[in-house]
Amino acid sequence: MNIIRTVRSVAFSSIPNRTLSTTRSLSTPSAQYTAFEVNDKTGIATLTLNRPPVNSLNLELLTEMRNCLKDAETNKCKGLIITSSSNSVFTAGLDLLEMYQPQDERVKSFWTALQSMWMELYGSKIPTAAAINGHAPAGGCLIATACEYRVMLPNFTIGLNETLIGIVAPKWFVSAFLNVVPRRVAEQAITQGKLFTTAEAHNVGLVDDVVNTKEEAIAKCEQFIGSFKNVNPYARALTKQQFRIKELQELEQQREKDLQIFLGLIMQPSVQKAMGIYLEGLKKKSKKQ
Ligand SMILES: CC/C=C\C/C=C\C/C=C\C=C\CC(=O)SCCNC(=O)CCNC(=O)[C@H](O)C(C)(C)COP(=O)(O)OP(=O)(O)OC[C@H]1O[C@@H](n2cnc3c(N)ncnc32)[C@H](O)[C@@H]1OP(=O)(O)O
Repeated sequence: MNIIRTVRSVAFSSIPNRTLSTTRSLSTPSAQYTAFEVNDKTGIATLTLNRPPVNSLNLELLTEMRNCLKDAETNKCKGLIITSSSNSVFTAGLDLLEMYQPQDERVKSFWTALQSMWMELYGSKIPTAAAINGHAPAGGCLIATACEYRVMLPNFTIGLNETLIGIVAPKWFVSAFLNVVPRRVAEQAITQGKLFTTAEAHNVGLVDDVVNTKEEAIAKCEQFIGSFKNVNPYARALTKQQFRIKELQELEQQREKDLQIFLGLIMQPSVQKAMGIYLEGLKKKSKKQ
């Protein structure tokens, strides 16, 4: 891949207890919806989702996320932090426009890219952390739970709300959720399509910490990644794999079937109708604001 390396100085003087550092921006020429930077001092990469207004995950954004993750691993970064450029939305989840009245080839590529992105993030060799600085419904929650650590800002929401849109959260969405939330809580929440407030999410273990600012969230993620500094990275990666291999193998072996189930479900007229009504509701709400 053709990676452009630029060196960009970032003054951290406004952040207490932090020495001046630099970040390298590694970005592919086509990067449109993401910013990817590596802190030269810590070796930690930050992937910032930047697809206004709500970072909904379309094919291009998913592809860029995969490229960033690959860059972080190839460059032997100490870890990866995922966050958002928005002040109110981490990501609104999958771009509903990719699934509403979709084109055949595009929707297949879209779902296949989502499967790949999830497997690469969930199975990543390097430590991963989510600085959730906004709402994280559905696919947003999927990204957060694929990471090893989550910190969230107050008064936002997170969860798997698919049933409220008339769709079903696939098994692999649920499996990562089950890593952090007790089974009974998960079953009730996901069948109800419940979105947890930050405080509720913290209470059930869906997020590990709550802080007030994005800077504090990034610092917490850095702290988590830094906690592995005395751990052999190879031993760490293999140990992580032991915890995650089952879900990864399950999806890898069922990829085509999972795609066909997805297509079968979203192409049902009743599902298309429900999605259309949901989208209309979002648009009406957005116009009122
Ligand atoms: C056995 C099973 C096997 C297989 C499974 C089969 C199928 C599974 C299929 C799919 C799984 C999907 C998972 C998903 O991720 S679906 C997406 C779910 N996301 C949501 O429900 C979130 C919807 N959005 C919101 O609630 C809000 O936008 C918000 C809280 C995130 C932010 O609120 P704001 O007030 O800041 O912003 P808005 O005014 O609401 O929105 C601005 C703008 O953006 C549009 N928009 C919002 N979300 C989406 C989205 N997810 N996709 C596309 N577009 C979105 C919204 O309509 C507004 O547009 P306009 O400016 O009016 O044009």
